[in-house]
Amino acid sequence: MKELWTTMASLMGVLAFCQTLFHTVIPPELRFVFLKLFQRLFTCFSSYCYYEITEIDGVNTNELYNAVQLYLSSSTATTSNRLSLTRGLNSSVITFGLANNDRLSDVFHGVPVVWEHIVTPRQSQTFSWRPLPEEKRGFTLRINKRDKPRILEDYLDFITEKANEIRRKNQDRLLYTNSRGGSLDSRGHPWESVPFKHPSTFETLAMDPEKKKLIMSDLKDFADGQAFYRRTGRAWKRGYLLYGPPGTGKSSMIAAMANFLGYDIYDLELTEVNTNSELRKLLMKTSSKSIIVIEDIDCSISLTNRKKNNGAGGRNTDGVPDVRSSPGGISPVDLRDQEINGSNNNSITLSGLLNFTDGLWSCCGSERIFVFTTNHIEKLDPALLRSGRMDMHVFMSYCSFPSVKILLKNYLGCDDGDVGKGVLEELAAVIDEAEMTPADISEVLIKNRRDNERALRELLVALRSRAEKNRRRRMEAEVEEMAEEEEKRALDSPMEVGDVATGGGGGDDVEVNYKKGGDGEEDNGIN
Ligand SMILES: Nc1ncnc2c1ncn2[C@@H]1O[C@H](COP(=O)(O)OP(=O)(O)OP(=O)(O)O)[C@@H](O)[C@H]1O
Ligand SMILES: [Mg+2]
Repeated sequence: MKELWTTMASLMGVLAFCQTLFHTVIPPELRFVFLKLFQRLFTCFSSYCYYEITEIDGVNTNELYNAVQLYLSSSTATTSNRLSLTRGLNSSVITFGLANNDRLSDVFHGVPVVWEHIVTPRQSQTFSWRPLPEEKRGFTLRINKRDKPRILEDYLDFITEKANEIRRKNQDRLLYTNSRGGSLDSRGHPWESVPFKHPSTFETLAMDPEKKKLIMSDLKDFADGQAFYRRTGRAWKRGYLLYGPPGTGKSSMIAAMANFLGYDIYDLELTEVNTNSELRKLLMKTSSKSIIVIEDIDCSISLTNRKKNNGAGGRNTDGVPDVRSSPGGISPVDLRDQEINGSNNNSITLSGLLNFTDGLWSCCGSERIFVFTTNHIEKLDPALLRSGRMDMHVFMSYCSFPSVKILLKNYLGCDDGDVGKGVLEELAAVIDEAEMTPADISEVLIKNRRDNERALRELLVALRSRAEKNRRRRMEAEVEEMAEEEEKRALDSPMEVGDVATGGGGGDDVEVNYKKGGDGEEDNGIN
């Protein structure tokens, strides 16, 4: 053993001597040539290929270096014992990276590769317009020569894509608005943005679990569907129409969608947009992987169908002259605008909007979701509702029993087992009839969130009283309906007319009603 140590020590001594000799006796130029030669020989006989990805390529930053760094920080790759930690600007997430001069192995399509992060001090710089970092950093990728043609390109594409995904996830999501009207900022951008930090998720969203699952898988399929959309020749976009009473969670659903997919939100305020071309410019400046939202589409603007406009001479469905009707229509304002500007693109129209959701312009930018919300689906133009226009119509309903359980969990931290069986049964019995929105129920629960028992008691009281009110209202409506029916029957039956006519004052009523029916059939619906 002792001999072995002595041999090793003398071997090290020889090596150290050779190294000193190499550095002192041989001039640097010759040393460089020797090293290059040695490297050539080594690569000739080695069964591996080596690729260097340096941080700075000439004077430019090498994007691939950043991508590799991010990729290696992903959880699948962080198996190394030594890692560096970083947090980027505008990011609340800490990422792991390969420490200096450390190695890491990865497998792609069953092929093992090795990454090495090499950091060496940079030689002192002469004058440079752009000072370089003091250290020279780079990754070296080692792949077996026989695997290189099979995976290299795909592997690098994969890394770039993965890095973009990580970058997006790490960065704060943004909420854009066009509230400034058509004016541009200093960079010529029509959108203003703020960090988007809405906490709503599909987990906290109170709605039927089956419906929720369906929406989530639809969104997932959409986000993973690049190949599908390319294969089928469809623009990579999807439209959702969320409708239902106020406070049922339409806006919360949009936030949950954005958080689920990691997309930015563009909140398009249509009342701030004056013309179709302005709308086009705004939509062209949206990025991919985003949700474009138009809230309360029924009241944000008077959008009418092209055909109706053409036929009605610039009048909307109510027959009122439409200030912002289609160029096809001939409203006075349109005509004046056309005269002044010599163009027929001076108003925002339904067709202008639809051109972006499913017309030629829909393919400008990809991976985008359009979401329209409304409280009154019956007020929407049929053109917006026809099949294929909005891919999914989602009805956001009053709180159901499964939904109320989600709210109990959100606000009181109660699972099924924490609430008495009797209370649950009472909730189930009264919830549908009460027709309370998740917003109403949330309010009751928030108010009493310090005392679960009281919160449940108050909730039951509120639900019962609402159910009772609705029951009474329904009965009154039924009685009213029956009275109307009776009246109608009396008007329709000649026998009864005769009877009433001979009976005095009632005959006048009938006559008047008949007259009414004849004169204004469309008005009162009696015929
Ligand atoms: N389905 C839901 N799940 C969880 N919370 C909800 C739900 N619906 C409403 N809420 C609560 O009520 C508040 C208002 O809901 P939200 O703004 O999403 O309703 P909305 O349907 O968009 O209403 P509006 O039609 O008036 O715009 C939310 O902040 C949230 O706390
Ligand atoms: Mg809303």
